Amino acid sequence: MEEYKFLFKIVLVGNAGVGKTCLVRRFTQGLFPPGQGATIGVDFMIKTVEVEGEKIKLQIWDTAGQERFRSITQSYYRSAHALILVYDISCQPTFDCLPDWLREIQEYANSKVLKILVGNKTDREDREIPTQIGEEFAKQHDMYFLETSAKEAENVERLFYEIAAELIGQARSKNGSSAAAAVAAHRQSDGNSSIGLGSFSVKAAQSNCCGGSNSSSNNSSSGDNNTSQAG
Ligand SMILES: Nc1nc2c(ncn2[C@@H]2O[C@H](COP(=O)(O)OP(=O)(O)OP(=O)(O)O)[C@@H](O)[C@H]2O)c(=O)[nH]1
Repeated sequence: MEEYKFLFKIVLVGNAGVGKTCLVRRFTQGLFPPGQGATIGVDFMIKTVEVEGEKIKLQIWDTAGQERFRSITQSYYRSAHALILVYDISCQPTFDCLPDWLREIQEYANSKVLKILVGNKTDREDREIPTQIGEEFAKQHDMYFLETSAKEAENVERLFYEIAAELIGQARSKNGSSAAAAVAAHRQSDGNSSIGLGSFSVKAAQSNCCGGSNSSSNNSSSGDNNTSQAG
């Protein structure tokens, strides 16, 4: 049986086509998958990483961006330790929808959830949202901020390792241990990680950037899984 010190649940949300699935696949499998269709319902992957000498299991939930899956995806927010809100830096409407996503998060997630704003697709040359605008939005809404490229593997490891380090810090300070751990440096090494895959849903049809209304029926499981911090 695999041993680990902490189990953290991380949920990705954001408009259809911003690259949530690609970010998760890049991190868990080290690849940029070709021809991804839209996520139906919710998908999850597990990756065990080592941070500060501790084995950490990350349970990463990739939610469908399409509106019609919203009632399913909302039910996954509640037990999240961290929520990654993703937009596409080359697609203004995905940024304009952020306030709507924040309202959802406020309504359905734990008020103490760690929130990270991610501007994905930095490899694209047709940028519409300057870095500074993303940064300011994140600051205003008490979120961490990072720009990534799932395609070029830019900042993807960093994103998840920083989240893990921050959550370890929170867990330790909650348990009365050193709060200093909260600011522990992230590690970008992927040396001892292992990958597991569990899928409650599939990718189907084609997804497009701003919104998209494609793909077929939902075959996802229902909401609330009971993850907790061990350790
Ligand atoms: N150029 C570029 N394209 C990307 C990047 N990440 C994802 N894409 C492309 O964006 C499209 C959508 O990616 P997905 O990962 O399926 O998007 P999603 O947010 O999971 O979409 P839904 O499942 O519908 O919510 C695909 O064509 C990807 O190849 C990136 O970093 N750079």
